[in-house]
Amino acid sequence: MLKFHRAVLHHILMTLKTPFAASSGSTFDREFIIVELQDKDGVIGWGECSAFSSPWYTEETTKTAWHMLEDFLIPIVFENHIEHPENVSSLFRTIKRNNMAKAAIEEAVWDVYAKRNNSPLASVLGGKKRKIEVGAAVGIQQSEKELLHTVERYVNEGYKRIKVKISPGMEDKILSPIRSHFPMLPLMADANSAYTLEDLAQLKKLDQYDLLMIEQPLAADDIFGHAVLQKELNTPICLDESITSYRDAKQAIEQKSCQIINIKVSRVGGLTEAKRIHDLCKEHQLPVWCGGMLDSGIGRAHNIAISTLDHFIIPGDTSASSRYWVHDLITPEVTMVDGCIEVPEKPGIGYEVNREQLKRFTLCSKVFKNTFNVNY
Ligand SMILES: O=C(O)CCC(=O)c1ccccc1C(=O)O
Ligand SMILES: [Mg+2]
Repeated sequence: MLKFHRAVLHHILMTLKTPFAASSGSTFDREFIIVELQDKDGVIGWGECSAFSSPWYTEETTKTAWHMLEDFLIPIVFENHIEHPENVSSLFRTIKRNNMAKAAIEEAVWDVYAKRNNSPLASVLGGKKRKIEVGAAVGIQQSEKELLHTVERYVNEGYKRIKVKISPGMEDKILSPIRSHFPMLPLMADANSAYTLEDLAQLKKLDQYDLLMIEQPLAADDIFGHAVLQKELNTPICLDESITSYRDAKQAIEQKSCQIINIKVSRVGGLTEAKRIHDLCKEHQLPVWCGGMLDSGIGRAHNIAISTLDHFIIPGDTSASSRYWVHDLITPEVTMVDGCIEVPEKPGIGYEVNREQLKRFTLCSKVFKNTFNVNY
């Protein structure tokens, strides 16, 4: 039985090494929330809320997530005795959506649970891999020279596949030089919902680039449109923004809207739902990979843990800490060798949170004490 005495929300601002641009938004100053949760015996778990400063990727923002955590989710976690972290999402049933806020605190519960069992988070989730294969994501660059230089650097560092952001009208400018310089490179493109079915001719032209997949070409709520599009394309469609739950995944599979799913713990509301989607895709032999959210080391640690499940068969976006940050929030930082990240063996997320770094990047934090049942 898990009983929580104290929670702290840390409002963090970290600056990326270089700005990251997608079709619908650009990030340089990365604002997010870290959730610290402490149980009655002093065991501390960590979670990360991936919502951005503005709602360009999903409808959530740092502010909406803070409101959800402070006014709804922390009280629910305090009020209830939690048997197992798998039960947290059902406690949140009365709160609609707000998946990134939910995921942040659910991750922290899983971390506490794993630490109490003296086991790595990967093991308690059922993951067996000792290392995970990873790729790197490249944002929209200022020039062709910068684009090729960036791709080359990641290829030389050993990343197993490269994903590039594309936007309407820029496809050939981005993909053509990469393909001619790296004919054999495992390459994919992410559109972040920038197209509609009216762009069909343009989208069909992407088939020439021999991409592993095209990620989220159409609107997030257009699972039907993706089914129409997939019939027209040879390139497999991978859904990201469209999949916010097990049910979305089931619909997308049944409607043949995609051939691959990008699972993000934050987008689907936590590790439990991520695992359910993984299991469903495994059953349907639909490959999955773990997406990223320009995460700090805490989010990254959760991504590594979930990626150890056996059906994460495509390298994900969980790159090394140094891909994004001069200094990460965790010790040791996440490193990549030969395109792989070793899964930590320590209990819980397997990395220490560096309190000094955390403090350095904290804009403000708020402590919540459990007053629901002070006697336990
Ligand atoms: O490297 C990463 O962390 C992920 C890069 C990425 O593509 C991304 C980053 C921020 C928000 C959404 C996305 C996405 O996968 O669509
Ligand atoms: Mg994406």
